[in-house]
Amino acid sequence: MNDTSSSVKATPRPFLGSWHRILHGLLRSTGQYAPRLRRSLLGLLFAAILQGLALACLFPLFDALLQARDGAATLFWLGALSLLAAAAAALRWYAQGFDFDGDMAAATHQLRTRLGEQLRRIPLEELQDRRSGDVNSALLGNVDENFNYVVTIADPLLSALLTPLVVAIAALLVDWRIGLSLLLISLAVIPLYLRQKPIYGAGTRKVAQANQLINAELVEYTQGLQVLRAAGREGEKASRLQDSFEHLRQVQIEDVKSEIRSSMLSSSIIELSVLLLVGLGIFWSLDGSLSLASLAAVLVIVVRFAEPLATFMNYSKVISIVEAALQRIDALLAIEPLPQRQPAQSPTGFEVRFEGVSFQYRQADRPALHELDVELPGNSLSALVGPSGSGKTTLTRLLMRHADPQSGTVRIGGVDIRHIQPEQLNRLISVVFQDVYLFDDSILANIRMARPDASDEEVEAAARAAHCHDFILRLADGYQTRVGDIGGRLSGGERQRISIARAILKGAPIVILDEPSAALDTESEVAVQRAIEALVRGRTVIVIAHRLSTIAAADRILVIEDGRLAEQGRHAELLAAGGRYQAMWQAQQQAKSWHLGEGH
Ligand SMILES: Nc1ncnc2c1ncn2[C@@H]1O[C@H](COP(=O)(O)OP(=O)(O)OP(=O)(O)O)[C@@H](O)[C@H]1O
Repeated sequence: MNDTSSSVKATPRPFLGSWHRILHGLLRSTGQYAPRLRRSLLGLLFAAILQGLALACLFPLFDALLQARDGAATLFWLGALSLLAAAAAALRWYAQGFDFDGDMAAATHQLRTRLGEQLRRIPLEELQDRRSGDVNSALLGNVDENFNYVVTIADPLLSALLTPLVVAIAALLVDWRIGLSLLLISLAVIPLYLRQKPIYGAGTRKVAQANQLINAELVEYTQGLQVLRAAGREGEKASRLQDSFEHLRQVQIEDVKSEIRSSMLSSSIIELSVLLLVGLGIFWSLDGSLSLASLAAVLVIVVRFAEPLATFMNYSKVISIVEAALQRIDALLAIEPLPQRQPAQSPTGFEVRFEGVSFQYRQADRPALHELDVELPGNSLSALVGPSGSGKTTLTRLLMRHADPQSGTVRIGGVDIRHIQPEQLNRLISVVFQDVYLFDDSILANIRMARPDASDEEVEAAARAAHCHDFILRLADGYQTRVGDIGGRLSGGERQRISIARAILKGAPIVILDEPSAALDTESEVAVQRAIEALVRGRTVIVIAHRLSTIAAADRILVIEDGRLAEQGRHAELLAAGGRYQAMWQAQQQAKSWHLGEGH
């Protein structure tokens, strides 16, 4: 299931089947708290039944009071009614304990933790296929939606469904006509609910789509604002954004209209049936076939009936939200991690080999890598170069095992990486990304995240090696400076060096370095270059190189083109060969000289 939003479709399903699935989904996702939730829901179920029995006591109570004028019987039925009502209230208190006692919060926390673990286990390619919004809402929003609403909505739902049913059955004993009418009214909610559910589902889906569109437009607009302003063209994009706002407004109006129409219709049908029953009751009472006492009981009961039945309809919207949330969570939990081959093996050497590796992304129409054979010797720097889209990033992703190739083998130190345990593979490889993400924490913590047990001294040593120490000391609070306070003021080169410090601290024997494609200023460039030299010593380093000047010193240069290895060798050898590399080199030198020329 790639498009999780499609799973939100509220296709009409049998009434009990759909509820049964929601209940199972909930119990599954509450894990060890499931028994408590089950007891809470059972408590609510019995509370609704007891409430119905309490109401049914009105028939004999009114009979004893108005018809027989029997004080002892009146007292007896009053006592019975009170006891039943009190027991129902006590059960409700018990059920709400799921919220009050912190079980709900604990269950939410536990599920979130499970989802977090799952995020770490599932192949990263799966995550990239999913929009991050879906993952976020499964992880944050939906978890709360599940549990916050469960006990809160189960109470009125069960009361609306069961209480009338119990009263109706009891009424059958008093007067079959009244009993049957009550039974029909209480069962009428089921077809009304089934009719309304898809309407709510469709509306919710349309609003969600319109919101998603706005989010995407907003991101694009704010990111491009600088360029647009410079070109004096911010108005054009703004009008597109305005159009999306307008679209959302229309969709929301339609959604509300169709919902209100549908829920008004349902509640009107219920209210009218209740009025009809009152009319019939009065009629039967006038012709002498129904006692006044029973009529009085019916009048009190239907007042208690009508409202919960009508509001039941409004809860069908919440039910579809909970159902969609459960489906998203289930879909995320159902993703299998990549299979671990047995026996587990640990490499001793750190050279990397791709043997006949072919790989195609699931959504692509052609392979990203074709039977690639590549060897990256240990303790050396290999540079991957090639046009955009040639497969350089894909190659490094396969090495990190974000996905498995369809054919061929990736080996580290001769060991097929499918035999290496995920935690160990993670320890073997450091990645220095082009866009360095810094967390809103101190600089110290940002470097230490590579190895949480590292001492302050070790962090500082790594920072020194990565040529970060001096600029960190110039910050107001040195290593304790919070990134959030200075985020925008760190240059690209400084961020890159922090990322290199992380990699040095982690000490993994293999390093993947995605070189920044944007040019740094000369001073920064030199500092980053020195930091890289410190990182490279004694490791297997793979650089995705965008600017050839930085890789002239590489031990091996691999020219990747269209998912194949086009050329390989040292800089001088490749230049002499006069092939693709030489052409790329010349093009870049030319661009550089134009650039310099502009400066004059
Ligand atoms: N998640 C994905 N789903 C489908 N196709 C993808 C995905 N990621 C990359 N591709 C495709 O795979 C091919 C190789 O992409 P890759 O990112 O490995 O190239 P690259 O050489 O690293 O490019 P660049 O230098 O621009 O980063 C491209 O055709 C790209 O469009």
